[in-house]
Amino acid sequence: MTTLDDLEAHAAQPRERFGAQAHIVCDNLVRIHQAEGVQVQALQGLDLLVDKGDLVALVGASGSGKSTLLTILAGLDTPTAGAASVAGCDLLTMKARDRLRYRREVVGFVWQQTGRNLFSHLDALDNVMLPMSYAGTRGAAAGRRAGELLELLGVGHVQRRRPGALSGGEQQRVAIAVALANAPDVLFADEPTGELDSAGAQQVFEALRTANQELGVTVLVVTHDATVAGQVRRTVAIRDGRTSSETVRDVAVNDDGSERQIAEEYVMLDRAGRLQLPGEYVERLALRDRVRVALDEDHVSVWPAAAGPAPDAEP
Ligand SMILES: Nc1ncnc2c1ncn2[C@@H]1O[C@H](COP(=O)(O)OP(=O)(O)OP(=O)(O)O)[C@@H](O)[C@H]1O
Repeated sequence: MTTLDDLEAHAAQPRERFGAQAHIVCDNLVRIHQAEGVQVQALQGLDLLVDKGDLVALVGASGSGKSTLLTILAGLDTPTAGAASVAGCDLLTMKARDRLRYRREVVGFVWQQTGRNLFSHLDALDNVMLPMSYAGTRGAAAGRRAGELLELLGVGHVQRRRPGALSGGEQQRVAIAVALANAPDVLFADEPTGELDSAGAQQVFEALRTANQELGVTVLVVTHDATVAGQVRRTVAIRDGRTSSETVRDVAVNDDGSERQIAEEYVMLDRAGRLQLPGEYVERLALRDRVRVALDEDHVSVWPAAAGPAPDAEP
């Protein structure tokens, strides 16, 4: 007979569909907001897997659900349904105490508004040391680590300046150091370059890349900035509360040994076989209502209803 212990042991096992490598897992995530008696489905069955050590950009129109997703992943909100885990922490079953530890030590967060990331009365070094003190690291060890982090992110020279005496880009790089203070597994950044000019944005993006490459932190960055999205290997697009498509960039080697950048487009296929075509494909071919599809040996073709090759004769 199945005992309660058996069930608990079963529930404690990592779910296979989450994938052994996946560091961020969203499985059919739903979030319904209630506002003045009206229900808004901000997330409508969102699936997302991010591998450990990856740097992924999340893009999508305003209102597509990006902030809702990040708020859930940051442990500040809970989904209405579905499953979500980050670095092995189950965000649905997490108790209040674990949630606090999760926010302090497992994840780091950088917000768009530079003023929300830093305390204005503390200098850069003290801002970075503050979260360390909550986690029990104080004194010389904390000062050394804070200094090293600022140095690594290219803002070592502003250690003793308060946020008011820093440029927007410097503030965001200090904010990244604050987010990395307790060596988190995952760094989330919500439009970190949104308020910056292009030079500042580039420096902040470089700092995110450094955190990813030098410290091995998994990074998920929400951005409207096409330059940022174009520089990461994987860009995931959200549409209407679901992940709709992905672009994976890689380097291919030509016959003459030279290298070229390649970008491959992917769309998400749900459990029922539904897929959402990228918006620009739909527009370009004026696809509407009903489209023609045909199964070839190794791919599926899609045409506007009135186009495509002559139909095969029925046998
Ligand atoms: N607290 C809330 N109460 C009611 N509706 C909400 C709430 N938060 C978000 N929404 C709604 O949920 C949907 C998704 O919002 P969300 O902020 O996640 O989108 P977003 O992609 O981050 O947009 P933006 O790029 O403008 O920040 C929107 O329709 C929004 O109006």
